[in-house]
Amino acid sequence: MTNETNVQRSRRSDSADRPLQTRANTIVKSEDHGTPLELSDITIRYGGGKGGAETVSVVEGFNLALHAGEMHCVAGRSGSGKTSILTVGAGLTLPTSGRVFWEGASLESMGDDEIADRRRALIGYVDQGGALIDGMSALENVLLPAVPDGEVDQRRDMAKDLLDLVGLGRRMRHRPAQLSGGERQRVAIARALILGTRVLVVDEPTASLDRASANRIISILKDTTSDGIAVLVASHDHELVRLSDTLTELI
Ligand SMILES: Nc1ncnc2c1ncn2[C@@H]1O[C@H](COP(=O)(O)OP(=O)(O)OP(=O)(O)O)[C@@H](O)[C@H]1O
Repeated sequence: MTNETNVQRSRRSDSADRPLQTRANTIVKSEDHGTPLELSDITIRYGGGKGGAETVSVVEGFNLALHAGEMHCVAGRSGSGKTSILTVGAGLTLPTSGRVFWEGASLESMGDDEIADRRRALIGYVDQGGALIDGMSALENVLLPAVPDGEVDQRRDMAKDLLDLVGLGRRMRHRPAQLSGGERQRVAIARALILGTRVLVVDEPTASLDRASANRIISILKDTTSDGIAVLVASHDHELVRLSDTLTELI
């Protein structure tokens, strides 16, 4: 990890003639667990289908090699494509072109089931707002991803540890409505880590939080990287931008 912030400026562009300046990022196509997530020459466009919607070019030629123990921030104004990049990296949507690698393996070569299985093992995703299930306690929300594999009991101690880690050890029985916005966001982060995540993808985790709550979230994300987890975060929070190890500014 380095204190230096590397800046890659990726351009939102409708033309292919604008050069990209990228930090030195070699696309490793072998098994490389030190680089759990790589995005290579990603283009994302929307529309242009049968509905007649005009094509919108959101991201052109985006590259990223996300290393274990590193926090990379994708910054940029609203609508610049931050969420689009996160969902592509998490394998939730497909790019228009380009390749996504998880631990060196290209998603192109995988079927939907394999992508879903690998995502569960590799990636924890916290969407904008970190939505929780209202009728469940904080602890039950954190354990939710363990339900499909019948691992709730095995993961219960880990869920409690994670809630401790995010400072909510005394709020485990609280329902989302009884928690503040920052606390709900912390529960969502704990939930994203419950399956032993190696890549944490977080969309605008500090939006609409006061400075103190936002700083607490940032420090949790930094602590996560010190456990060797790679964090990919979308944000225009200047503190998060400042404290990220590497940065992409979408313009
Ligand atoms: N499924 C979709 N179909 C059509 N257009 C889309 C779709 N998803 C996103 N867009 C458009 O792509 C652009 C980028 O959206 P995206 O959500 O990635 O931006 P963002 O930087 O995360 O924005 P914000 O900070 O407001 O969340 C926007 O103009 C949006 O309207």
